Amino acid sequence: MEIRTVGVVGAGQMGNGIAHVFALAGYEVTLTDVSAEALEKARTLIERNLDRQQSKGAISAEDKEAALARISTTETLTDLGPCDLIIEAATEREAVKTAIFEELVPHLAEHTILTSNTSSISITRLASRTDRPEKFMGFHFMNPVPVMQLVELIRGIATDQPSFDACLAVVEKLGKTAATAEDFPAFIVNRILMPMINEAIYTLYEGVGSVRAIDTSLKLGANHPMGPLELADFIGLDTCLAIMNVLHDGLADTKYRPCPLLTKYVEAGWLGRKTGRGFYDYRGETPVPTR
Ligand SMILES: CC(=O)CC(=O)SCCNC(=O)CCNC(=O)[C@H](O)C(C)(C)COP(=O)(O)OP(=O)(O)OC[C@H]1O[C@@H](n2cnc3c(N)ncnc32)[C@H](O)[C@@H]1OP(=O)(O)O
Ligand SMILES: NC(=O)C1=CN([C@@H]2O[C@H](COP(=O)(O)OP(=O)(O)OC[C@H]3O[C@@H](n4cnc5c(N)ncnc54)[C@H](OP(=O)(O)O)[C@@H]3O)[C@@H](O)[C@H]2O)C=CC1
Repeated sequence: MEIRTVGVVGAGQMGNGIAHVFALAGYEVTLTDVSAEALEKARTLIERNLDRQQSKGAISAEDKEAALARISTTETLTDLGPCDLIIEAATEREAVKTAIFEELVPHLAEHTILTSNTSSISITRLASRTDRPEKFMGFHFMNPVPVMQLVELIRGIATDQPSFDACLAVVEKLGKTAATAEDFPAFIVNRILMPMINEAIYTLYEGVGSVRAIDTSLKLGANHPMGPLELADFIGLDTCLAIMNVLHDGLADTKYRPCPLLTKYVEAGWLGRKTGRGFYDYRGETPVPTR
């Protein structure tokens, strides 16, 4: 089945990037969020990121206008029902995601493939809360979506081959590369990346190095484009903590214990770039380390 219309749930940093790349690839996109403000902010960000691509010569002015015209927004989740493909990209909390699926299910077209951009949560368990576990899978983009080449595709225990093949064809049409992961906590990328970030936070917590020293070490000593603390702020510390908790609970190994300092930052509401403060303070001209 060819996918033409795509619904995106959640207009945060991932949702806006997902809407952006689908619209640029020619899909009709409907973006939804619980807040009208988030939808407005997403549209502004998409326009700014398209401008950035246009100024670099990666796309033309017509491409940009056509992409923007393909994106519609709605605060009514059930408007997404008839879409060929739905990608849920709301907050990394299982209860939030299952509530979305339970509200959506009675309104879905029979052929709709339902997917989640979750970073870590069991696809099989999310699928079991819908009427279509065979047409449900993980469709995991990386941040920033317009820049990162990879999409992880995750089959739940019941996902059928036609749904998987349809999603794989979509990844190819987006010009991205798929990696297939089995449905275990945090899949491939975050199984490896997030313990490294958590270890960087332990390194800070134990006083081995400052924020600046840790990030400089990995940038200049291991050629990472961002230091691990800068990257944690970029991803969102709430999302990092949620992923560590899924690894810790799902694999029952103390090596995945979230660093207490990560928990403290999240408790303070210092979630990184999106709230203006995390391991760096972003409220001034340039980011300032907080430790
Ligand atoms: C948590 C999960 O579940 C999974 C994850 O996503 S884990 C996170 C994965 N992501 C990463 O690891 C990102 C690591 N960081 C990087 O790769 C880089 O720092 C970065 C690409 C984000 C920025 O790169 P940079 O060189 O510092 O900045 P900048 O020069 O502004 O951007 C690089 C390019 O990306 C483009 N770009 C950056 N953000 C963009 C956006 N949101 N939209 C469109 N284009 C964008 C820039 O225009 C620029 O394009 P050119 O190469 O054509 O010049
Ligand atoms: N950040 C990252 O680097 C990556 C994140 N992901 C995954 O993508 C998903 C989204 O993450 P991210 O974009 O960073 O998170 P954000 O916090 O930036 O955005 C989440 C958005 O979802 C909205 N939302 C919450 N509940 C609902 C609901 N019931 N219906 C519709 N929208 C809702 C939030 O609104 P409000 O703010 O009002 O609550 C917010 O606008 C998560 O599953 C995350 O794990 C995947 C890859 C990378």
